[in-house]
Amino acid sequence: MAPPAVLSIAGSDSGGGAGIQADLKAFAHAGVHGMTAITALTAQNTVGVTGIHPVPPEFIVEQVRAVQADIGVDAVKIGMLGTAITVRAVAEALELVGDVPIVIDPVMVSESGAVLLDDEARQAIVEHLLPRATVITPNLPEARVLAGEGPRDTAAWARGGDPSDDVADLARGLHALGPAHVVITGGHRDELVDVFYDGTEIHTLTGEKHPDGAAHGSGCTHSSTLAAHLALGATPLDAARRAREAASDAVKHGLRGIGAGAGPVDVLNISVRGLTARQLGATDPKEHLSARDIMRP
Ligand SMILES: Nc1ncnc2c1ncn2[C@@H]1O[C@H](COP(=O)(O)OP(=O)(O)O)[C@@H](O)[C@H]1O
Ligand SMILES: Cc1ncc(COP(=O)(O)O)c(N)n1
Repeated sequence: MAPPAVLSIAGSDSGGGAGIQADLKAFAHAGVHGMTAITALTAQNTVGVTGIHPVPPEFIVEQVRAVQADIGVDAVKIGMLGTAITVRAVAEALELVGDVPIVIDPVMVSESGAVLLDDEARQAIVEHLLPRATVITPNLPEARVLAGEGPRDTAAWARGGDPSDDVADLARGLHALGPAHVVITGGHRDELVDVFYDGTEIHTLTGEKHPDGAAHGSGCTHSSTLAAHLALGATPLDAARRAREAASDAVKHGLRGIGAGAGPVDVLNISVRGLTARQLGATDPKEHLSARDIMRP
């Protein structure tokens, strides 16, 4: 039997760490067929974004139409959008896919600090996309911006007091904007806690924090894994648990030797398999599953 087919509507990261490149790896890891409708090309590496080239809106719709017409779409993940024009094109494209789960990761700023969403686009997401979402997956700063609170000094905030009530209130506030479920991811907090809200109950999804891991692409990996598990039939809460586990594991095994900045996550555990190949005595680099010497400090 064919696996479910899941569509990522997101930006391309030329460095291979985040965006659709991370999404396709996460889909493969979860056991679904991944498809893409690219919203923007970014010229990007681990230290920065040097250019953004938006895809014309009608071509975003065209990509969705093509995959829907032949393959069909069992779930959608939405990532980097960039501009309000793109947001409106994506809202139009969603009309084509019918009533399938939609996961929205409201990407705003890259791990390297580049702004990936303008103010008008943020408003358009709230207006056109949040009400249609099955699950939204903002990180904490993104959640604050969507809720209209404005970004805070999250580092200072994380140091002070018990944040859990605060984040739970934030999740309730975002739920009022229309999504069926809210997950506020916890990568930016001292404690690793993703907060899940279904409109009735708050669930805290805890795990071990890997401060020495590599986290470029963690949010993309999380939201794609979540969409994949919804397509596989999991409940939103179970899908959020699986997503947290996969993203955390991908951070833990993140490729710190790739690039000078925040290294890409490794959801496929290429580094571990490369290490195993080395331990088994492979000497020819081509025998390694890792393309680079992953043991490089
Ligand atoms: N250092 C870390 N250790 C373990 N898990 C992490 C770490 N950083 C992020 N995660 C997990 O990765 C997922 C994405 O989180 P986050 O980093 O908040 O998103 P984003 O990449 O959008 O900022 C979440 O499930 C989060 O718990
Ligand atoms: C195309 C694209 N999409 C999303 C992100 C966010 O990912 P991260 O916050 O890990 O840099 C990114 N940097 N680039």
